[in-house]
Amino acid sequence: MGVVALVPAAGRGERLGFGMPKALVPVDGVPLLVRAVRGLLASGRVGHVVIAAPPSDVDTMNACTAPLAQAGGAVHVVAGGAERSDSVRLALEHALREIPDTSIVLVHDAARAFTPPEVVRAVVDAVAAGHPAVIPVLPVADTVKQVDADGVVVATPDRALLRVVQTPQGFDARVLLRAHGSGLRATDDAGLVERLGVPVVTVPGHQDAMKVTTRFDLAVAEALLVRSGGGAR
Ligand SMILES: Nc1ccn([C@@H]2O[C@H](COP(=O)(O)OP(=O)(O)OP(=O)(O)O)[C@@H](O)[C@H]2O)c(=O)n1
Ligand SMILES: C[C@](O)(CO)[C@H](O)COP(=O)(O)O
Repeated sequence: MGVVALVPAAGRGERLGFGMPKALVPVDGVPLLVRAVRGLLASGRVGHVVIAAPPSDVDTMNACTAPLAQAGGAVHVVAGGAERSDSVRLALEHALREIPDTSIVLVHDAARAFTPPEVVRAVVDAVAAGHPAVIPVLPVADTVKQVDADGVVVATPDRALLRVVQTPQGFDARVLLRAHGSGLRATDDAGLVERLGVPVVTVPGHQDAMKVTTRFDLAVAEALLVRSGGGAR
């Protein structure tokens, strides 16, 4: 089965605030994007990777990820779009046009650079087993409140039924194409698939698959590296 990973990396990294795309921010000298792609390839399940880069950084992202290509696979870089979902759609269109036999598609944030390969494998294997949409999740540790527009609490959802959602999210390629053709908006790809009425199943995520969004997250990422003795991707 042809497994292609799409890596949206076209964000500006405003909340990190280094004045450069977050995907190019180094942790111990290695850009987040390179670490994310290494993790995908280390799973042994991913043949091709399609990166959506900021249009002005296509060449830079190509240069730093091309050496990661391995026998039988390749790393492609395309220009991303204004929103994450635009970047995913553009990468998906490239994959379906240029990579023969694309049947399973993963969507994985460049910002989740320390995702363990076993999470990637669990997602791919669940899609290969016949689930059209699969997401890695974690339980919610805090009590969560729903508030109204004024910040007044309106509900306390049962946290046993809530999950925090990570990437890679895995899909039957035809389902993801249909979801992105719907013209709807969502903060993750599964959110689009849900609205087609397609069941989305969950597999266990991992704390190391955290999204680097803020300086605090970057400090956590650095600590993960120290903990692994530099062994983490
Ligand atoms: N137009 C966009 C916006 C985001 N992303 C990617 O989607 C992932 C998740 O987005 P986020 O963490 O919000 O990244 P940024 O948009 O860079 O962050 P910020 O909102 O702080 O600018 C990141 O890998 C980011 O590069 C993308 O490919 N295209
Ligand atoms: C896809 C995602 O990482 C799942 O948690 C998240 O929804 C991305 O959100 P962002 O606002 O683009 O960072």
